[in-house]
Order: sequence, then structure tokens, then C-alpha cells
Amino acid sequence: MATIELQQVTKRFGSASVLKEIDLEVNDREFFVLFGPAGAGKTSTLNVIAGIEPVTSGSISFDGVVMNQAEPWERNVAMVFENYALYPHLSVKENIMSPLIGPKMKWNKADAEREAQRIADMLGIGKMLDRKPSQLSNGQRQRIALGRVLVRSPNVFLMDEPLTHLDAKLRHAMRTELKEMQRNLNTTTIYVTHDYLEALSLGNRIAVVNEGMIEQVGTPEEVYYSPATEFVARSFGEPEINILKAKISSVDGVTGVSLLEQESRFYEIPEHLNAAVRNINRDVVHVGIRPRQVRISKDPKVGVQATVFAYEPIGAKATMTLQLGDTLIQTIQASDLSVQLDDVFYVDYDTSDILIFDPETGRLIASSAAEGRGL
Ligand SMILES: Nc1ncnc2c1ncn2[C@@H]1O[C@H](COP(=O)(O)OP(=O)(O)OP(=O)(O)O)[C@@H](O)[C@H]1O
Repeated sequence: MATIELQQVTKRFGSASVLKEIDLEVNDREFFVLFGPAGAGKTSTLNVIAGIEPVTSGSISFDGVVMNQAEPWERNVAMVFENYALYPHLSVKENIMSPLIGPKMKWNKADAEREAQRIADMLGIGKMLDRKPSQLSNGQRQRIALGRVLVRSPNVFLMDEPLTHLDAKLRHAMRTELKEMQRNLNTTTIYVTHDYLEALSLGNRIAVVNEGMIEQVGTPEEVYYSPATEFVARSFGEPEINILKAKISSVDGVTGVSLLEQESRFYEIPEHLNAAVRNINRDVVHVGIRPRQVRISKDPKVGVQATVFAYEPIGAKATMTLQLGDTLIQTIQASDLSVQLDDVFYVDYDTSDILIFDPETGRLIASSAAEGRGL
């Protein structure tokens, strides 16, 4: 068992701070995802947990014991990297069992082979044990790398974008397998990814990392429906959430938002947000509206005029970007519309489900998120 705690962890390389006073608590047996863009500090966080890099300040504890001075092997963590680093001259079986047959290990060869077979079967590569890595596909090589980590029964798995090199179909299958495997193995896992779908589908909880800081830690539902900041809201969803400028206003006693770049049209907001919204003392706020909440029509009475800026069918759905003055609005539409660039549509919003952010701090002020919604 292992709980992992980072307290005020800072990591500097020269004058550059790549981790800035990070606090994190990973629960025992949790599948915990570190999610963020390139250069955010995700790998650096894994490296300090593994003991590959020392922290500059702060503490790292496993099960309440400070590990700052512990060598990587004493931490008993197993890392899976984006690059698999297999032994090219060894067979699949020898690669998988390699951690078990070092001089300090108490496994005899027959037991190690049986264990390698068991793990390989679990990963669906049980029939390839005698091949060399060069005779396998990228996906199969990635499974060997996973297998080599799984045989060790570590306290913690640290996985750094392990599925990046796989094609989309296999990545999807491996996600499901990884989740299943982690449930069966019951081992605390910290998983790094920059792919929001992977984060949402794998994580019990997700830490959103940005410029060496943690923007939010929450369940997939929390980070998606109640993002703590605009950055978090923009990070989950494709196409990205629309962030529009608005004034809080009241018409006939009904509280709502007037969207500034949309002829200041008034939109009612859910009643339970009224109290939070009345306390906002900003002239202008940012309103987050997801692409699927944008409605379009050919009827001028429906909303504000916009022209088609881009229309990209992807499978059954299409992303349609509309230009409205200087603002681009992302929407999701059917993929079989016959649409030309510059076609005119009228845009309206479903504001029953909105997010309101402070434009200066980027922090969430009010969210209409309802409890218990699935993704
Ligand atoms: N050894 C090093 N020396 C100097 N700077 C470093 C070192 N390692 C990482 N950095 C810097 O620290 C920052 C965070 O890097 P890190 O690899 O942790 O980010 P990341 O979120 O994992 O990104 P990616 O997804 O691109 O791997 C980056 O700006 C990187 O250039």
C-alpha cells in the first residue's frame, strides 16, 4: 500500500522554477492523473516522486514517511516511459522477467518464467514470448514495457505518457486494459498525459498542471463541470469551451448576462446562481459556454448574425466555427450539413448550463454544475 504526499515541493533548474510549491495527496490504490500541456511540469513531478531528481525544497512522503533522501530503489516505484527502453538482444520473455532475475532477487528462473508468462497473457502478448522486440509492433513493445514493470509488484506505478506511440484504436483498447489492470493490481498509480480524454477516462482524480503549479485537483466530473479556472475549462473539451465577455444584468427582475460582443443580448441564467452573481463586483465577467450549447438557425429572429468561418466533419459530428464580429464561436453540428464558408446563421445560447469566471484572476465565480451528472 502507498499514499503519496507532496508538500510545498519546488524544483528549480538554475534560475528556472519548473515546480512551484506543489501540494498533492495521492490516495492508496488511486489511479491519479497528472494532466497539462507540454512543459507544464508533469514529468518533473514524476521524477521527484521517483527520486530520479532531488527536490529543491519541500517534502515527499510515502505512507507518511518522508522520502526526500531515499534512493529510487528504496522507494520501490516502477516507471513506464513514453519510450520503452527494451533490451533489443533479449526475447520478449527475457525482457519481461529481467527485473526478477537480478543478483539481489530471490526468484528462481522457472518461477520468473511462469510469472512472465502470466503477465504476458494478461497483456495479450503471451504467444510472442520468444520473439525479439524488433519483431513486434509499437503497441506490442509498449505492452512488454508495461509487463516488465508489472512483474515487480512495486508500491507505486509512475506512468509517463505510456500510450503516446500507439495508434488511436490500440490506445483506446489499452486505456480500458490499463484501468482494468490497475483495479486488479490495486496499486497506487500516477499517470501523466496531455490528452484530456485519457485523463477523463482513466483518472479517479486528475491534477491539472500549468506552468509548474496545480490549477485544480478533482474527479473527472469536477474538473469538467466545475473547473476552478478558465485554464482548466479550456483544457477539457474539443472544440474548446467558448469564453465570452459579458455584463451581469437584470431585466424585469430576472438576473442574467448581457453578452457584450453579441449586441449585448440578454440571457437568463439559472436561478441558483443569482446569489453568487449578485456579489460579483466586476464590470465585465467571462462566461464559459460549451460548443454543444450553441444553437444555430437560419431564422434571424433566433439570435445574432454570424458567418461560417470553418466547418470540419469528424465522423458523425462536425465542428463549425462561426465568426461574430471579432469573436470566433465554436459549435458542434451534424456532419451532413451542406455548408459553405461565409454562409450566414443566427446564433443563440443555452445558458441553463454556464460558467462565470473572473476575467482578472481567471478563477471560477459561479457554475451551474449539477451534482451527479455523468460525462
Ligand atoms: N534537466 C532540466 N534542466 C532544465 N530544465 C528542465 C529540465 N528538465 C525539465 N526542464 C524544464 O522544466 C519544464 C517542465 O518540464 P516537464 O518535462 O516536467 O514538463 P511536462 O509537463 O512533462 O511536459 P512534456 O509533456 O513536454 O514532457 C520545461 O520547461 C522543461 O524545459
